[in-house]
Amino acid sequence: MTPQQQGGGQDGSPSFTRGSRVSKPFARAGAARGQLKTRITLLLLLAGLALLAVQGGLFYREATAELRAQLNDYLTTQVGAVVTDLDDRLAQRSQLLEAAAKSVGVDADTLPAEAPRLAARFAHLNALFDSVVIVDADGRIVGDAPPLPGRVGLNVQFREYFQRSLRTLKPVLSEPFRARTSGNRSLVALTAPLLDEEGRFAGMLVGTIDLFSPEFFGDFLHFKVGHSGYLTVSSVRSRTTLFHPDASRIMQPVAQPDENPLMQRALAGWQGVAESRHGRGGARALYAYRPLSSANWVVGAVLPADEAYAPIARLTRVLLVSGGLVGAVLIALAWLVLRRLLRPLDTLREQVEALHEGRYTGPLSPGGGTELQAVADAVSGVFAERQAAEAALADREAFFRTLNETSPLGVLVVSAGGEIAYCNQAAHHLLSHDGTPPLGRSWFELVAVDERDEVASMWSAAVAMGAPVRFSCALEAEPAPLLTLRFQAMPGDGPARYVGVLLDISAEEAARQALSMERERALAILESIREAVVLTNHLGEVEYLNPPALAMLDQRPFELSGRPFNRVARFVDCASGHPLNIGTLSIDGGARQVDLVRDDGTRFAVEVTVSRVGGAQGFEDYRVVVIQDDAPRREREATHRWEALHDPLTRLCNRRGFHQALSVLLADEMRRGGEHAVVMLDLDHFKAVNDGGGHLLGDALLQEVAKLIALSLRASDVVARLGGDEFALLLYDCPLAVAERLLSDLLSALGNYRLEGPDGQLYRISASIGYTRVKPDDQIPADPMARADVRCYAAKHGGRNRLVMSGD
Ligand SMILES: Nc1nc2c(ncn2[C@@H]2O[C@H](COP(=O)(O)OP(=O)(O)OP(=O)(O)O)[C@@H](O)[C@H]2O)c(=O)[nH]1
Repeated sequence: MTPQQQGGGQDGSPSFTRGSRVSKPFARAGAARGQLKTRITLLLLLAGLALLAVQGGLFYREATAELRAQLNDYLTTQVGAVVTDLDDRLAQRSQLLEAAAKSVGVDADTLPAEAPRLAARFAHLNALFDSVVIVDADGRIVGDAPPLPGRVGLNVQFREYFQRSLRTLKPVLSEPFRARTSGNRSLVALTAPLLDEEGRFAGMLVGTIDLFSPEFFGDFLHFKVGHSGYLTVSSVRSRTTLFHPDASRIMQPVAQPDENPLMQRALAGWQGVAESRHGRGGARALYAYRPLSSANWVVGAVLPADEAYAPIARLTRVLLVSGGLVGAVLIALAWLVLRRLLRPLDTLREQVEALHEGRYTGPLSPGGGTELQAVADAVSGVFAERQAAEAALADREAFFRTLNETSPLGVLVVSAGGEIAYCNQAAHHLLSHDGTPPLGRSWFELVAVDERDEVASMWSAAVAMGAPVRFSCALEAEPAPLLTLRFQAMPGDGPARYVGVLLDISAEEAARQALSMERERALAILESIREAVVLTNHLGEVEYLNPPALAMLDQRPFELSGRPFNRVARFVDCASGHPLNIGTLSIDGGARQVDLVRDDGTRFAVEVTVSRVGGAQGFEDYRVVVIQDDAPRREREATHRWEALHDPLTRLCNRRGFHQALSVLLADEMRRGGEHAVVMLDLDHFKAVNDGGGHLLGDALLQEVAKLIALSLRASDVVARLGGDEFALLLYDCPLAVAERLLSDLLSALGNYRLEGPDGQLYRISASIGYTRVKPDDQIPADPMARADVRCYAAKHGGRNRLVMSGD
């Protein structure tokens, strides 16, 4: 029953029997799924945090820019209000002082005397000035209101405001100074020049302002910039601090450039709002500076950055806290969602694991959507293919195992060191003849001692090159080697393993040795026979020549190894002279008469017999070429042929030769049209020669007559002795008239001839001759010969020593 048949889980997915042991790949798959969930959760968290960071950053940037713009406006407004207020107060006081100075007519000389009166007149200015003093042209205070003991008589000639006012004859605001007569307070002085009627300097009216009076900087002590900010007023000319919440800095030099670079810029003319750090390592603050138009002062407002950006900091804290809370919620949600989403993966892993362990055979159905089902289908297909491949592999393995174990060939697996790791039954049988199992033994121990070094050397060389190795060797056994084996090995599935094939070649080796001895014997025989014998391989290359062959071919042995036979022995056809090679000489077809042409061009009549040996069962064949001197036989044959057609006494043709020549003529259609003469000649009274001079003399006469006849005719004509003293002549292309003349001459020659006998007697000779022409209807040689013979007979009976021509 498959797991699916056993029932499904609560969610309808198949349930499986969990194995007691989880295989490594599936354990890794489970761990990987956990890692995947963690990674996705972290990824989501990081994405959420990144989103929050980007949004928070953008928000922070916008909020900071907006806040900074508002702070700029705020500080600019604050500083502007203070500057405007100071300008108004100074302008109001300067105008009042100048109006008072112009309201009185003075003279430099009378001013000291009139000063008390004038001071009383200017007492209304004390509402705006701390005090009002009248200074004469020499710089000496000559009157004051309200009166202050010890003030009149003081000389302010060297005060800078006195000098500037004297020089410009215009109202001047002094640099702050501490007035000893006024309790060392910080004062500034406004001057208004007193001019006489002619406009000459007669003195000046000076109103002092207590900088920290409630009407002036005293208000600033309560002036707040934000909650913790403050105002400053500095003098550009003297570069001193006129007002600062820290009283110890009043009337002190302004901050140095490294302490407050913006202050230095403001003293140089810059106005605006900027952020800077207060001194090295100091707190950051926003600074706003603006100069007064009525005095050479700069008003500054300082707002610490902590307070200025406090809303941003609060906002950031809120963002971080809310982001953290959102992130935590997101993580929890992502974890739960992923757990649910990845549950089909768990199901798939469990199903694949069950499939792998054989606990499940059905199709994979993990649920979780079409994509995962597609993966499951693909995995199902792979498993099906794997199972089919495993079944096929098992079949092949069983087949090869059976083949291996039943093979007559020994199969070995040998390590690179020569140790036998495996052997099949055949190899086991071959190698365990001494009773010791071969497995685990060194291959070299089994080799015969005298061959062991050579085998080890070949083995080492082959292993070093990773090349196949093949050798034959005898096995070590007592008392003598039992087997001769051929071992052929190739590198196996790794450099340390060789797969070898072992074959018992003892019988083969014995056969080879027997064959070698047989060959030795055959060579000895070949060396001893008279016929020339050449041995060639299947390619026609010379492998062996016996001494008669070397002599016949005029060759030396060392020149012949591997040379093509057709270059060693050149044969030509006897009649045509066409070259023949060993391929065209019939094999096993009997002897063939050919001519042998040596390198020097000389030709020999030889008889060649070519035989094939070997070639059975796929072995290469050899050819044995036997060459015999054929000259004697061929001479005998020629003699027989000549004797059959010729008369041995006169060496003329005999009757058969003449018949043959005449038959050829009669058969030659071309020549039948010509005029040819056939002559029969019979000596007259030849018997008398024999009888008188003896038979030998008769033979001599016959020979002389043959010569006389041959001399009378053309070489192409045929002269035959038909027998006894009877001759026949065939005169080609010879009309009868010509024949008559020739034969007449012959008769004359015969008549003139004298033959001396042994006893000194001279013998004369004559002949009876009949002749005829070859006629178109002559069929056989006897036809014209009969006609000529009749005429010869007629000549004989006509008185001999004459010619008789056939008229037919
Ligand atoms: N020496 C010699 N004599 C031969 C040979 N053959 C035949 N004779 C002789 O030649 C003679 C031929 O004689 P015949 O046939 O009678 O002719 P003949 O003597 O010439 O007489 P006619 O022809 O009638 O003139 C015979 O005595 C033969 O013995 C031969 O080869 N040698």
